[in-house]
Amino acid sequence: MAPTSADTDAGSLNRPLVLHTTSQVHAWRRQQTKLDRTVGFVPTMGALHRGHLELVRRARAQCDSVVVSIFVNPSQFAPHEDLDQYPRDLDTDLAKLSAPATMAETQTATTVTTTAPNMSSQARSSQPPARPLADMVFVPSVCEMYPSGITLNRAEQRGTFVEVLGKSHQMEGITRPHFFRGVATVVNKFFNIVVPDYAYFGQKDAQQCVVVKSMVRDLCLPIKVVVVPTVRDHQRHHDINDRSSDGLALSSRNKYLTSPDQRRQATTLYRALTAAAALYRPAGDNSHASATRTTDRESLLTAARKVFEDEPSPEVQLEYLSLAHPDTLEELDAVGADGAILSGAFRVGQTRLIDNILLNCTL
Ligand SMILES: Nc1ncnc2c1ncn2[C@@H]1O[C@H](COP(=O)(O)OP(=O)(O)OP(=O)(O)O)[C@@H](O)[C@H]1O
Ligand SMILES: CC(C)(CO)[C@@H](O)C(=O)[O-]
Ligand code: BAL
Repeated sequence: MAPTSADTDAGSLNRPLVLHTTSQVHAWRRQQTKLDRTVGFVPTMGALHRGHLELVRRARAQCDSVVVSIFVNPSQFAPHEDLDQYPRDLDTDLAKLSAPATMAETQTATTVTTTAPNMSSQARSSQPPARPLADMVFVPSVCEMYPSGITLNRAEQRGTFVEVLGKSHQMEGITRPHFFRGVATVVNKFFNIVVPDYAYFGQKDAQQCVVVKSMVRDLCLPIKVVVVPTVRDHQRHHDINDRSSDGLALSSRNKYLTSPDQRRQATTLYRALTAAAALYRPAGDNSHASATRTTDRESLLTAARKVFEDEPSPEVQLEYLSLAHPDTLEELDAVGADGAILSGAFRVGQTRLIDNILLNCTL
């Protein structure tokens, strides 16, 4: 569907509309329904990086209208965690979301792409300007999202919360027992406010994807959850032309890494997971069921742990390694027919980072 005057009424063609209240978003959403537009939604906590933008691009390519939320959600932080320090930079985030979507990213521009090379300059100048990556950015206040108020002390919390039992207590839930209740609650609120057709989440937060998918199924929400592969950082070394990746998953918390040493140590978990995954997927072996494949938990996790043991540093602390079923999240003795999530968390100095590799499964 080509952009219409309704877009211009709502804001500007090359800048996203920024809304702050639930009632504004509901009104915007009614307009999308009238225009028969599909809505794609990307929830974020801001400090946007290429990982976030990849989710937005996927939404742009798949949906008529794209919404991004920017909200640092208090209820997913414990009192001792980094809510106050969490990076916040709304102006830069809005600039990134104002970047023009390429033709390929704008599903509505397919016909323009195919005819563009032969167009006269007059015809080209009459083309509508490129649309921004996001059409609407929702930036609510804490009061808007938590009308009953919110304190980080769980015993004192009041109001309505959503819990996905059975999938929130293991893996990340061991260190962050409050976390998935906060995530499920705020994501459910966002789903009620934005009413998206599609919602986009990053594989980096694998357990979060499983929890959100379970919530959508259990609460009968008519939303398709799309999981986007993890985007990794470019290698940091002397050749600035080398854009290859050293594996570090992009994460807003990478901003906390304070020295080149810490940045290098931050790749340890990915290298550990890769070492284990290499035993499961022997090099050059493309067969589905390989006799040389290592599937047992002990061997896989020992290989991963060895990478940490070979590079001891007081700065680096492994928190956990997990080999879990991709749906139940139960710890596995071996990778079975359903595959597994191989994941972990560790600290580099004060910075806590997570990562995962999927073994023969999708989320
Ligand atoms: N490297 C990445 N690749 C793909 N998706 C990502 C990546 N990093 C984050 N996301 C996804 O972006 C969405 C918003 O995440 P969030 O705003 O918490 O960013 P983050 O970088 O994960 O931050 P944090 O450092 O707090 O974990 C989530 O669905 C998350 O999984
Ligand atoms: C999904 C989310 C935006 C909820 O606050 C957050 O957990 C995140 O950014 O991954
Ligand atoms: N991406 C997950 C958000 C958090 O750790 O709080």
